[in-house]
Amino acid sequence: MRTAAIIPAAGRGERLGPGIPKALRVLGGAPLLVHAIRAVDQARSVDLVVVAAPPDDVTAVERLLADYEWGSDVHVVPGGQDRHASVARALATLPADVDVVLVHDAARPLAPPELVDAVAMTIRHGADACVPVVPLADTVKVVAGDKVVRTLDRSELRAVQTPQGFRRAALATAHAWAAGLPVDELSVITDDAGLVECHGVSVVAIPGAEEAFKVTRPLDLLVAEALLTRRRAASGR
Ligand SMILES: Nc1ccn([C@@H]2O[C@H](COP(=O)(O)OP(=O)(O)OP(=O)(O)O)[C@@H](O)[C@H]2O)c(=O)n1
Ligand SMILES: C[C@](O)(CO)[C@H](O)COP(=O)(O)O
Repeated sequence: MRTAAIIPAAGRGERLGPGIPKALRVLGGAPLLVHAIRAVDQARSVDLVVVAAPPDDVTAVERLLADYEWGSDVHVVPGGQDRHASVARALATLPADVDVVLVHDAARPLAPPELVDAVAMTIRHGADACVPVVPLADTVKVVAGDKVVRTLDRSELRAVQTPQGFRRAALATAHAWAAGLPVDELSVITDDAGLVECHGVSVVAIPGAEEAFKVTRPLDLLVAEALLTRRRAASGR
């Protein structure tokens, strides 16, 4: 079995604030994208990486990535209008012998390679889809305007991270279906596992990792800097 990792990296990062695309924002001397590729490249299970870059920055990203040494082949393709379109474009370029596909946000730079391998192994052992999950720290309520409608049972809820893993056929079928959905229906499905769930595919949840959090807002970048500094000090690099 060959495993490919798709890195959707074509978002603007509106919630992080104005500036260059989020995947190119620097964390500890290297762009978020480079950290995210390292996470999958250092995993034993990954053979090939495909990055969906902002369409205007494909050549710049190719040049940037050429400055680093990678254990796997790393290719860059132009991303799409939304995350699903970016993943679909990368998926369409995978060689025929790839049968396991991981999708990992460029916005999750500190995901441990061990987590990447755990997701990949779950698929290799027979699951059609797998997501890493972590418990919620906050109470979650349904709110309409300024009114609380109800409080959800937190014990049943989990926050879902990436990498998410899939048998290639399951992911490809779900993306082909998604390409025909109206934008408003598609926009409420916010991850790849959500797409395959709509197709009745069973998704296995495995324990996630706190360091795999998503850099979304400015505070997340500060937390990521602190974690990276601690990680480097611990490894003596
Ligand atoms: N058209 C898009 C939009 C998002 N992404 C990627 O999907 C991942 C998760 O998305 P998110 O964290 O929401 O990134 P942005 O869409 O860039 O953030 P924002 O919603 O704040 O603009 C990111 O790695 C992002 O680059 C993508 O590849 N193509
Ligand atoms: C895929 C994801 O990271 C899983 O938690 C998340 O759904 C991405 O959401 P975003 O709004 O595109 O950041």
